[in-house]
This record gives sequence, C-alpha cells and structure tokens, in this order.
Amino acid sequence: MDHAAAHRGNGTGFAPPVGESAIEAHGLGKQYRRGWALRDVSFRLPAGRICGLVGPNGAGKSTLMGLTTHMIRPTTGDLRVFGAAPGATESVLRTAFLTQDKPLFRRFTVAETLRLGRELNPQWEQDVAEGIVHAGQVPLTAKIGTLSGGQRTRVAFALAFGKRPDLLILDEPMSDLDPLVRRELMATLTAEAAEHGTTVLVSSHMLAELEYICDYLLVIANGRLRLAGEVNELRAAHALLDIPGDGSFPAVAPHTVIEPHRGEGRPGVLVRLGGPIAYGGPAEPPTLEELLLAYLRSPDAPSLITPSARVGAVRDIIARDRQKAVTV
Ligand SMILES: Nc1ncnc2c1ncn2[C@@H]1O[C@H](COP(=O)(O)OP(=O)(O)OP(=O)(O)O)[C@@H](O)[C@H]1O
Repeated sequence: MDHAAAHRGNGTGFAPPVGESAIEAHGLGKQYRRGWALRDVSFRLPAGRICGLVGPNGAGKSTLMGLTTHMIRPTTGDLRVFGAAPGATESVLRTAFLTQDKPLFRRFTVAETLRLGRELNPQWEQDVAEGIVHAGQVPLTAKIGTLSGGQRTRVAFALAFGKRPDLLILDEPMSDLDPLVRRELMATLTAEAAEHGTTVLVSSHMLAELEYICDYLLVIANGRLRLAGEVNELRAAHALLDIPGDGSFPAVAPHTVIEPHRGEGRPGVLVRLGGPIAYGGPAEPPTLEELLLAYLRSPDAPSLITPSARVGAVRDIIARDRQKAVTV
C-alpha cells in the first residue's frame, strides 16, 4: 500500500512531492528528572505513509508524538515536520493531533465543536467532519458531556479529519471503541489517507489491527528506536526457522536470533537474515504481529533501520539548511 503514489496535496500550497520527509528526527532525546524518555532517536518517515508506532508501556511513544507536535521540547537533537520546526506555522497548519485524552469542551454541542474546528482551520472540510459524525448517528445537537466515550472519540476523529491535515498523529485512538466502530474508522482512515496522500503516525497496542492499516513502522523500546521502515522490507528481513533456538544449529550462523522460543505453533525461531537460508527446513516470513511480538519480547535485539527510514548526518542537515537560507 503506497499512499505516496496517491498523493495530491490538500490545497494549502504545501503539498509534499513524492520522496519528501513528513518527519525527520536527528539524535532526538528527551530527559526528565527520572531519566531519559527518549534517547538518540534518528529516522525519517517519508510523506504519504501510514506508520504504526509500537512499543511497550512507557517506551516513549507519546513523548515522540509530543515532540512532533511542539507540546514537548527536546533535550537533545532536532526534529522537522515537512522540513520545518514543529512550532512553525507551516507545521502547525499541516498537522492534526488526536491525543489519548481527546480534550473537547463538554458544554459545547457537537455542531458547536465542529464550528470551532471550522473557525480555527483555514482548510476545514465540513462535509468530511459531518460525515464521520453522521456515520455514528451522533446528533449534532447533543452536548459533548452527554456522549459516550466512543461517541466523543468519533467527534475527535471528525475534528482531526475535518482539518484535512498533511500529517495526522493519533495516540492510541481506538482503545475505547467497539470492534465494529474501530473497523469503520480504520477504513475511513485508510481511505482518506489514500485519497489525499495524508501521512499518518498512529500508536497502538493492537498489533493485529496495525497489520491491517500500516505500511510503515517505528518500534521503540526503553526510549530507543529498534525498528524503522517499510512493513514489507522489515518482514522480508526476517524468517521463522524450524531449528533449535540456542544457536547450536549450524545454519543459524549468518543470521541473528531475535526470539528463540515463540511457542505459538508456527516454526520456532525468529531470526534476522544475514545471508541466504542454507537449510532444507521450513522458512516462513513472520506476520507483522509475530515480528512486533518478537521485538517487544526482546528489547535488547539489535536495531534495524531500512534505507528509506535512514537520515543523513546532522552536519548534512545543517549544511542543507544553510543552503536553503542562501537560496531563499
Ligand atoms: N512529564 C513527565 N515527567 C516525567 N516523566 C515522564 C513525563 N512524561 C513521560 N515520562 C516518562 O517517560 C517515559 C516515556 O513515557 P511515554 O508516555 O512517552 O510512554 P508511552 O510509550 O507513550 O507509554 P504508554 O504505552 O504507556 O502510553 C516513561 O518512563 C514516563 O514515565
């Protein structure tokens, strides 16, 4: 699923060409009194991708989203949204952020909430926002405070989509939705993203659902980046082999064992491939869920960043910015 191919911008005049970075982080870190929430994180998220952000509780996912939306300032490093600082007007206009707590004014009606969205956002699309609200039979006259948690989430989704952002950031958006509504809103998400080339960064603990919507992936554990890149490339870089997981089997030599004992019925050992598979037994690519579970269970596994997710050295970025400043 390459949403970049479908990109046609949002009429803001900021439409990213194919190949542009939606997010670029260089040596990004955030330190609190208790320690580092995020440390030395460098990656790029190409525009037009739907990217899952995965990691255990406390891994640093919300911190990364907060840094991307200028709600948190970095301790080290640098982050750009479509080439601009997160607090710059260009980035703010192009980004919508749906937080875990989805703050809405409880005394406003749904219609008033959407009106506020329209007044605050120059690119507002009332039809899109109302369509999402109507699909859930949420009355426009109802006060936000009287809605169920799931209905409030739907209104928050309508606000985020109505803004018609180039970058949509969703922090565990689906956790309070019933399975049917989750499916419906995921279908809305993928259809909107494909039609408008929206880049989506979505954090979730629901691994099977991420498989359904994501074509790109960032995995964080203990504040550090473990995996980054296209789902297909990351899956293809691994295999499930039917060998002993203790490294005693000679064929494991060029490969790195990520998880030795999965115990889930499929061939036993998940390896990162280091060369051709040189044994006659079964070798299957892992599903996205199997890959994610293996990395979540093995937080010390070496990191893997595919070429499209790699960034240049910070000095290249500084040189590029200087060049921009000269040519503008
Ligand atoms: N304002 C803060 N002050 C101090 N520590 C913080 C603050 N915010 C986050 N942290 C710490 O930073 C680390 C990363 O937290 P973060 O909320 O980014 O994790 P997360 O991956 O989003 O977790 P979850 O899946 O539980 O939502 C945690 O150890 C957390 O306790």
